[in-house]
Amino acid sequence: MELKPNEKLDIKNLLEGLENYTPKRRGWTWRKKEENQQIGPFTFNDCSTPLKNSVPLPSAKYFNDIDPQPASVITTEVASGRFEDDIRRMRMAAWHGADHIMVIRTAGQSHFDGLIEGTPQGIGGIPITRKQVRAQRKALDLIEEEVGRPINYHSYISGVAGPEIAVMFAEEGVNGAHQDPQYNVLYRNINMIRSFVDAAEAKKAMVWADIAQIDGAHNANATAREAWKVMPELMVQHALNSTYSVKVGMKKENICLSTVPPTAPPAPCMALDLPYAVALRDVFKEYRMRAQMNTKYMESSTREATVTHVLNLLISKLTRADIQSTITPDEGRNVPWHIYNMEAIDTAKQALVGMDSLMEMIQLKDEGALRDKARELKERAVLFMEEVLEVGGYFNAVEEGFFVDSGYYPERNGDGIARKMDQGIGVGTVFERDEDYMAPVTAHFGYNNVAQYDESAVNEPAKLIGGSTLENPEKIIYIDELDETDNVNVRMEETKELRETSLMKPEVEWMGDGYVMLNLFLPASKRVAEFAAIELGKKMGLEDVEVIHKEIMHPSEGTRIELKGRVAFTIDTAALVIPPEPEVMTEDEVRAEIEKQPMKIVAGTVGEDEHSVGLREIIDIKHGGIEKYGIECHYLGTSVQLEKLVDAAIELNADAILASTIISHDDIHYKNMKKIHELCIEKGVRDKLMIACGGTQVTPEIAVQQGVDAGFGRGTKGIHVATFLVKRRSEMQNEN
Ligand SMILES: Cc1ncc(COP(=O)(O)O)c(/C=N\CC[C@H](N)C(=O)O)c1O
Repeated sequence: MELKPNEKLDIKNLLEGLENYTPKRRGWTWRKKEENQQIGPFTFNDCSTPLKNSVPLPSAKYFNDIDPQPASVITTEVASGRFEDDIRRMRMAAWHGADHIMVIRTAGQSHFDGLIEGTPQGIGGIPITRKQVRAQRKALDLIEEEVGRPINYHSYISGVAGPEIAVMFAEEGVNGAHQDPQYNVLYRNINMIRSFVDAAEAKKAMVWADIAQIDGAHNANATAREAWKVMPELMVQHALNSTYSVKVGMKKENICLSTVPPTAPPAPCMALDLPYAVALRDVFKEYRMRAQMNTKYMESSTREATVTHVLNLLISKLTRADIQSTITPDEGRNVPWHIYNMEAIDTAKQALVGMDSLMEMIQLKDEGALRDKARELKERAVLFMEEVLEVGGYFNAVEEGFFVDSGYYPERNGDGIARKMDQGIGVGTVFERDEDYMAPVTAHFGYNNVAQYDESAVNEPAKLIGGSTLENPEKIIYIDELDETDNVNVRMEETKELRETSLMKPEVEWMGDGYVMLNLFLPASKRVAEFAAIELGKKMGLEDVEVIHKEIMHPSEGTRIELKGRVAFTIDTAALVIPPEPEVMTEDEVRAEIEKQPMKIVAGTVGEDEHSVGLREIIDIKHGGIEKYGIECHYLGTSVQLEKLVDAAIELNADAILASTIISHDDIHYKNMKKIHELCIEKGVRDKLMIACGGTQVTPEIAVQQGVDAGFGRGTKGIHVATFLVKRRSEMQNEN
């Protein structure tokens, strides 16, 4: 199966033969940074290899549609609960520049004490299953071919089933995983001894599969009442998991510290977060940094979240981010939607390429407030670690509630998360291995008396059984489905008509969910606006109408509302009347027509409008304008009065009038078009003159309703206008 950009990914086909799927590769892939890369008209110093297929930023069209790729790996989390629908979002994400797809479940792996099989959706999502991993990794194999860059697939190793999940991930070629025993202990109340013993086992499997690890320190940010107060503790948490991982045998370049700028405006976030970012990178020079955008101080304003995220990206740029994990700006309002995963990825790409070469021009001061603050944070962290040792080590410190205390260490408020060594899920389930303990398995941590059976197998215990599932994937017991009602086949059947016919519904996260979003302003107070908006949605025929964002413009003058609601109907795309894309002639064809029959036009930026750039680009030879085809152009400049433009066309016996207007207040651009059309009629020349009008706010269909012959909007180039002029002229000649 090979993906074609103009064809949807065939999920049904993808699900065929999963029982025989084996991963193409194992291990994590970093981007390749290319110094001095010439991309379009520019040189980039901090970018990586461009993609084969991608969706560039909207403004790329001003720069030959370039789509430079930052050097950091860019992450997006995709886990709506329906993995089959998520595969489409993963493909969109890859085109927008994500090469790290994190599948965080909405239910929480840590609550399950074993592996789940099949493809249940569960209530509120379900932990990852082997079949889902295979389907999504198989899809990503195709998607990475399509975009031309390896994609890392990632999920979480947590809960009492951690080691089993790690082995399954190793078997299935998962490329990255969160693994941090402190997460189990602090946030899932899993017994600390069990958590750390399991973590050694899980990390051993990760080492075998070269899986990159992300730790869980960010959770303290998100959990602490005042996130900036836990900065000293975060360094301690990073140190504990990183050192433990190294001792299990994990290489430091696979150990990614999960670091989140702890604050957000209106706090002075750069003053608080930048010293922390510097301190962390000073202490953990040999490790990787996985920078994640702030998720704690996110409200329902996607704009606000985006600005905070750009400030986070500035910190990544000023310090270091090997992985830049994006957080969708709608996380403050709902489970992420397709469009917001793309927004988050684009925000990271846009900010990072926009800041290319920044550090060639500026540097962080090596004395003063930044360094003093960074040093203070390091000192506090060292003191914290020393006290942990004083009380007898990590387990005792957890018992005493050292962690996630809201005090700024060494201050303590006594509200930390305390756990007891002899309590928690899985307590009492760790046993010392007997003298003759032996397990014939690969990547198994700790005591394993293989020698009692075969000295030569000590470093490969599985040799005793002819290899384990890690060496022999055919030994894996693949289970397709266990639940005959909750599985992907049932779901695909339910949405069959939307997948296999020309019927279509809007969606935000799942095929056929029917949701649309409205963005509106109501001249009323917040409370009145909220209820008025719901009424408005209902009158528009929306179902399950809900206000998802409200923002005061003024306490009484008005409120901004964002609304979501469902449409119950489908659109039949086969029944749509879609006018054909206007065809574009080749440059030679246009040039030949003009040579055969010369053409003269007058042009002007009309009314009170001074914006000349657009029209100049349509005309001037150096921008690929119509002059290059031999068309004689008389440009009258800006703020040209309409009558003057028409009179000039008459005096010069021109073939066409080109008028441009950027300003669209009160629809002045369309009013100008109508006026030009009427003036030509009044002066008796309408049937001799072609009228083409353009501007960034012009919708061609609306322009033509004003009486002119053609309208040109955003993205128009000279060849489009030249094609129109040549074709329209020959039509007019045939009409006369
Ligand atoms: C160390 C660790 N283990 C497991 C899980 C997943 O938690 P359950 O197994 O309970 O679902 C998490 C969760 N947070 C990561 C999401 C964040 N947006 C991130 O990108 O880091 C975690 O941090």
